[in-house]
Amino acid sequence: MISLNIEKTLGFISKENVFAYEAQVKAAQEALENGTGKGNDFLGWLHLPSSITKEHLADLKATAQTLRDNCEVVVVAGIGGSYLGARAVIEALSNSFTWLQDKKTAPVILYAGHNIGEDYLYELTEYLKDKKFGVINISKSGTTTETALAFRLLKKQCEDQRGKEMAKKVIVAITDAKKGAARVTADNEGYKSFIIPDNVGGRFSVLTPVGLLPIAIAGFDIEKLVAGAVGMEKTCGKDVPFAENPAAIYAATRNELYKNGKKIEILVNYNPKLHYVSEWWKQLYGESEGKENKGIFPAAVDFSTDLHSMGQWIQEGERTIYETVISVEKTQHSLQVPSDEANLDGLNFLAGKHVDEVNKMAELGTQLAHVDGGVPNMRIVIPALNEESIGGLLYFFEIACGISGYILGVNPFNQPGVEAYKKNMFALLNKPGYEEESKAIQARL
Ligand SMILES: O=P(O)(O)OC[C@H]1O[C@](O)(CO)[C@@H](O)[C@@H]1O
Repeated sequence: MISLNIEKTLGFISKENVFAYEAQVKAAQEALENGTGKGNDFLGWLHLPSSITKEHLADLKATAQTLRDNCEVVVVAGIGGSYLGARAVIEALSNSFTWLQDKKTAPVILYAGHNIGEDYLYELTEYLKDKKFGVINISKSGTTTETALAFRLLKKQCEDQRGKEMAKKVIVAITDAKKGAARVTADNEGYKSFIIPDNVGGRFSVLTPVGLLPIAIAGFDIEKLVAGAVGMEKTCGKDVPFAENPAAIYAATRNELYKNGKKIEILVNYNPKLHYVSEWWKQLYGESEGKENKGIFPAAVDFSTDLHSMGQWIQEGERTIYETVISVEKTQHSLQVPSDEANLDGLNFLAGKHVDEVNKMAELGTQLAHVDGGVPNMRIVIPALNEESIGGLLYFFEIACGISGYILGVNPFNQPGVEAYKKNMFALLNKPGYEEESKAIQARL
């Protein structure tokens, strides 16, 4: 269960005005349920958690086991929604130093295909030279340049190092059922493959094999993750009254803040393991709402780290921001501050306290300071960093995003703006079929 508290936004906007969104939220929920809104061919995520079968999870777990048995390292090749969900969950649940531990209980998960860094790819392929590695090639379209380029390198290296037969066993494709180069390659090579449903967009795909397979390979319980999302599907259901539905309140509050000049939402965490949850959230809200010259700009910070960099701006910069804090109620481990006889650092007043007590006071103190500085604050509390909480949190953000996008009046399920850079890049690289664009772009240089 998660809880949402908007009390600390109420000096800036009124509860009355937030609750005035009730009818718009209802209309958005109905449009989602009945498939009558914009982008209605991409609503497969809406009841995805409750439609996942035991057989599907068993199939995923069996494939995960094959890779766990045969690989020291698994490279997840994907970009945007085709890698951020898996990375968000894996990093939230993993030991922070797992790759440095000698005794590993699961393959190390590495990522590629999310940049075009020559040095990154060189260093990755160098590292993999003496490793038994596998690859998950994830691309809904099956044609994304970043991913295809990385996969071309990794496929060759895997076959060269491990032989064609073993490569076939440890390369998995997650892509469209019929279209795209990733599908053709998987079928031709005989790779195990999973389908990304047509009606689930990349940024909403974490609970499809896109997220579930890498998460299972990393050793986490995908049944519990899905159960957490199923719970949230109920908590945020269309028939839950507005005042009790956290997704409805979150969507309404952020739209009201936006209307009042708060153009930037900063997602805040106090746990470095949540960094990639924020990255996933940024894509979810950025691609969904940033269009038609409108939309809240989704930003993120990791506190208290970034209090020592961005903290100044947040406290005293332009007052166009609000914060949404993700607070984790309970830590997984316990560590107390030791007492020190000399007390040269003056920290004996903390002796015996848990580190998290200090963190929680940093959180509370920051919230009060930022509210005093003119920054409205929302607070989302999750019980712990475990599969159930994270599964619930991800679904909460998805459903709230669908509602929020409809309130804003945009199609939250397309991303036409992403094509502009691709067109120019292809023209500059003289991709066949782009002759006219190549000529036109060269004339501009
Ligand atoms: O899974 P694909 O088709 O490779 O796309 C990856 C990402 O690229 C985008 O399509 C943007 O180009 C995102 O929406 C998506 O998550």
